[in-house]
Parts: sequence; structure tokens; C-alpha cells
Amino acid sequence: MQSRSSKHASASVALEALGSPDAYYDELSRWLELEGVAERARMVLRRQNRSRADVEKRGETLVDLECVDHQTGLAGRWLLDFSKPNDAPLPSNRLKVGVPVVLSDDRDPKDQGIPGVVSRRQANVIQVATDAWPEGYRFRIDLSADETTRRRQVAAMNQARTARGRNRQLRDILLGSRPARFDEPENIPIWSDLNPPQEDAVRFAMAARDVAILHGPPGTGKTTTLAEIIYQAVQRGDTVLACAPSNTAVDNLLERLVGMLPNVLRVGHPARVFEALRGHTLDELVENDPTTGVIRDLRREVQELVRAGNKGYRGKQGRNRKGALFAEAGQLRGQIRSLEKSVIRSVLDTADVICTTTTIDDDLLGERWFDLVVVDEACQATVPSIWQAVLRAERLVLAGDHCQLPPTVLSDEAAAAGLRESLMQRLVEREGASIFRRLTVQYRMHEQIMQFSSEQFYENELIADASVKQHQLCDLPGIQETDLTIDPITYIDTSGAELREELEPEGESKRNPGEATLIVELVRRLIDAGVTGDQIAVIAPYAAQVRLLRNQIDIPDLEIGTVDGFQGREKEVVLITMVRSNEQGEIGFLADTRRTNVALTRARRKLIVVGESATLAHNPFYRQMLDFFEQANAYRSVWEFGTIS
Ligand SMILES: Nc1ncnc2c1ncn2[C@@H]1O[C@H](COP(=O)(O)OP(=O)(O)OP(=O)(O)O)[C@@H](O)[C@H]1O
Repeated sequence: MQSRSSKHASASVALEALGSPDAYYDELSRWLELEGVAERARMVLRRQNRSRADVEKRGETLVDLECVDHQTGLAGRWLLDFSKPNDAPLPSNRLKVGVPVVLSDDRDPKDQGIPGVVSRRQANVIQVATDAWPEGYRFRIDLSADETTRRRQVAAMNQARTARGRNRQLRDILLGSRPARFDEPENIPIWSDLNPPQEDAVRFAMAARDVAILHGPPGTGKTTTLAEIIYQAVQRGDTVLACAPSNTAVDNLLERLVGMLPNVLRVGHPARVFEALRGHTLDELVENDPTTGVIRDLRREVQELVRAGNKGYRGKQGRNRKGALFAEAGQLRGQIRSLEKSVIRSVLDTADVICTTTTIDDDLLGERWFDLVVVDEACQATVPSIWQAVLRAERLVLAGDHCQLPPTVLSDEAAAAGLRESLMQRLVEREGASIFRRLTVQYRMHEQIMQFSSEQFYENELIADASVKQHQLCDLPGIQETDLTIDPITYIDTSGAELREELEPEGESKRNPGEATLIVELVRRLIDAGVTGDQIAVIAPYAAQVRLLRNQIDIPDLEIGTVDGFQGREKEVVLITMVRSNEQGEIGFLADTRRTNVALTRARRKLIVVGESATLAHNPFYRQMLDFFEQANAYRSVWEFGTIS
């Protein structure tokens, strides 16, 4: 039987069927260009919105910021801390650690700004790493088009076109013109406490000579298994590069690895720095190197020069003086950079495993080659973004779930052509079962919560581990037994109540105020039954519905977010508001059922779905979902919850 995921393959050109590697990479480069155009257009639009009061609404811009602190970071970069006046909390934003930004003078609409990367963030402070010192008094930070990343991807693809030796072999295997080879799996002893499908996956990956895929449906311990594969490789004497498309995913893997292996190194900006992980970052290890004492003195000198240069010199002579001070600081930063380079090299040389995002800093890693390269969350990586890692690999292991959300792509044209289809998805669809092992025991959901997803996406293979199979919300301390806390799943149909969707004023995103009111009521009932805010998540496919709900629910630690933002997470109770309700039966991007798969598989003990069946039932997938809830005796009408509209 074909899994549902393959039905999602868009009408894209069969990329591999283009014939030659040149044609393949030409097509990928064209998609990247389209994506660049879309990203730049979006940025221009956003920066034109300067005067609008809701400029921060989309979460891609922060305005009216003060630079409250600065330090010199690795490679002589500035690390600048920005806060709102009076240290007010920053509004909710998508400027995550590692994303490229433009830093500009908020009071000067003509300022083109300087590029930077978010290097740390807290509730009140956002830190940006830059190569230049920004001019201004109040600043603005905009999410930027990621040109550096695209340049690196294009460079890697150009290298792959003309690759020789092992790079060429692996490239041809990934493109489908050579078969992937596997040895007979050996019965190696496993270090972690794994279940049989996980152990089987480890042995399978260890026996792969070229590439192996680990398919990890929700909650099945994909990261746990990947960590064991890395452990086994290190025991065998292999060097390992462990990557993922996002900093959060890299940190998750790092967190597992540090308990298993002594020499694990994190390169780049960790999204969250736990105490236990701090000692594994390149910055920290370099900081602790004896040579760094000298570097520290030089940095102090730089800071003093800059402080002196910023004193506000007047007139031509003053400007000259300022220029001279900054030039001297620049020279010293050059010296710092070259000293750091040699320290960095020696730290990198001692690591067994190097962890980084798939956007690899080639200057830092130099010519390093790894016996094993693993990519976690590989289905969140576009095909162009994977080649930097592949070119450093003797063998490759990709882990992910192609039945969950694909990578974010802004250009509709590039998406339609195929940019949302990851290399892992392509390989699974092309090679079939011979190239992957699927993990099937999941440790998150009550078996009823898991069942529909298992049937639709995982060939009915998922099994709930005994520890979660029958767990109920009312089993948790302090929670009373009510309808909502006993039954693991509930669907609430709003049909007939005329809870219609609408466009958010001045926006493109959809919301449904009636559904929001119902969600508020359901949350109230859960809280009354003793459920705490941190046990609940409300998720919606549309950002406008998330904004509406955030204005209506004010319960500490209760999370409200989009489906896309919730991938990889879990909560005891999850309420989903489907939003769509219209006469035409239009369901927009709910038609990508992978999004719904993610939404339906976040809850551990209780899943509540609110939606209008009349609209949803236009789509066969949702018809089956509604049937499933009905057969499970979990289908209820909005009228049971009083008047909502
Ligand atoms: N063999 C096992 N025995 C017991 N618990 C396990 C086992 N494997 C994984 N788990 C638990 O299952 C949970 C999910 O594991 P992990 O984070 O590795 O999964 P994942 O598949 O990477 O998650 P996601 O669905 O977020 O991608 C963790 O709490 C982990 O401790």
C-alpha cells in the first residue's frame, strides 16, 4: 500500500528525471532564485510599513529599540543587546536565534541598515551579532532575506555538479542514478534502552554504506534513536557531523548526545543555552582555551577604543579622531580573528561529534570531512539546503517524518515546482522500503488519539507504548473526572451555529470569532476541572485566529500558537480550532493534510477538535476524520455547549 504522504507529492517536475546533474542543479538554483525574489518582495513590503501602528503584528519586525549593551563575540563580531524603552517585554516575534536580520535606524526611513544574525533572545532583550556598528539612537530589527544562506547553498550545489570521487558517488546515489548499498546488519550491542523497531533501525543505519533513512512518526523516539546511531558510530571510531535545519532541533540532539559522549561540540548560536550544554559550545570552549586570555585583553582594548570613539567628537578634527579610533579598533579585531582561528581549529580537531545547523559555516569547518553525517528533521530541509552537509559525508543518515510539515517556502511558484519536497521525502518515494526503517512504538498519545493519524499516514503501523496507551487526563493529580477529562478525544461540530470565518481586518489571515468563543469556554471548563495552564495548548492553522485567541485567553503558561510553530512539541491537552467555515466549502491550506497530522498528534491525554463539518466534509480526508470521531463515539454538537455566537 502506498502511504498517504506520496499523494502529497505536488505536480512538480520529476527533478531526478531531468537527466543530468547539471539540469538538476540548474532547476534547484532556479527555485532558489524564485524564493529569493519572494523573500525580498516581502521584506520591501514590510519595511514600507514603517508608519503603521501594527508594524510588529506579523512578528517579523521589532521597532523602537534601544541598544542597552554590547560585547565582542567570536571572530570579532559585535554582539549588541536591544530592549524596548523601560525594559518592557518584547512583543511576540519570529526573530529566532540564527535568523538573519537587518538592523536599522528606526528614525531614518532611508537607512538601508546593516545585516546581522539573532544570537540570543530573552523576554526583554534580543541580541544581534553584526560585523559593523549601527548608526542611530532608536533601532529597528527586520527579519531579512537570507542571502548568505542561499549563497552557501548555491556554492555547495556548484561543487556537487562537478564533484569527483566519493562526493560524486554519493551524489549519484541521491539523484537515483546509482543504487544505495547495504551490508548485512550486525547484531551490535545497543547502549540506550531502545525498543525493537528502534534497535532494528540503528543496526540498519550502521549497515548502510551510503545512505539510510530513519522515519520517525510523532513521539516514536526518532531523536533518541539517532543519538544511538551517532554513539555507535563514535564507538567505531567514526567522526560525525550532526545537523538539523533549525537551531532548536540541533539543540535537542545535542542535549541527548552530551549525556552519552564526552567530546560533543556545538557550533553556531544555540537557541536555548542550558547550563549543561553551555560547556559544549564552540564559543565557550574557545573562551576557556589558555590563548584566549590574550584575546580577551585585545577585546578589552577594542571596547575602550569604541567607547572613546563614541564620545561625540565635533567638527572635522573630531570626526578624524573618531575615524582613527575606529580604524584602530578594526585592526585589533583582525588580530583577534586570526588568533581565534587557530584556537578554533584545535577545539574542532578534538571533537568526536560536531553539531550545527544545515547552514554550515564553511570558513569555520574548513575542509573537514566526516565518516558519518546525520541530518535530523530532514523533512524540514529543502533539497538545495542539504548539499552543504552531503558534501562533507562519507555516509549519510537522514531522519524525519515526511508525513508532517514540509519546509517553509515563500514563493508559490517554487513551491509548486517542488521546493517543499525534501530530499528525504523524494528518496522514500523513489526507493521505497529498501531505504528506510520506520519507528512504530510511540510514547506520547493515548491510543485513540494516535489511531486516525496511524491509519491515514503510517499504514496503521503505530503502536502506543503501554506507558501511554490508556492514560487519561483525569489520571493526573488534581484533575477531576468530567466528560472532557475522561474521554481522550472529542470533536465538536459547529454546523448550524453559523460560526463563520472572516478575514482579519487589514490582513490576509483568517479567523473565526465564534470558534474562538467556544475554545474560551472549553478552556474554562478544563481549568475548572483542575487542569493547569501549562498542561494546555490551543493551536490553530491561521495566525489571525492565534492573535484573536491570545487577546481572549489570559491564563499563565497556557500556550496558543499556530500548527507550524507546534511541530515537534507536545502537551497533555490540545484544543484545535479549524477556523474554516464558508458556503463554498473552501478549506485553503488545510488541504495539505500533513498540517492536520501535526495538529492531531500533539496531545498526550486529550485532544479536542472544533470545526464546521459542512465545510470540512468537502474534502475526503476530513470526511474520514469526521467518520473516525463518530465511530469512536466522540462526536458532539456545539449546541451541547450553550449559546456561543
Ligand atoms: N525506547 C524508549 N523507551 C522509553 N521511552 C522512550 C523510548 N524512545 C523514546 N522514548 C521517549 O519518547 C519521547 C519522544 O522521544 P524523542 O524526543 O526521541 O522523539 P522524537 O520522535 O524525536 O520526537 P518528535 O515527535 O518530537 O520528533 C521522549 O520522552 C523519550 O524519552
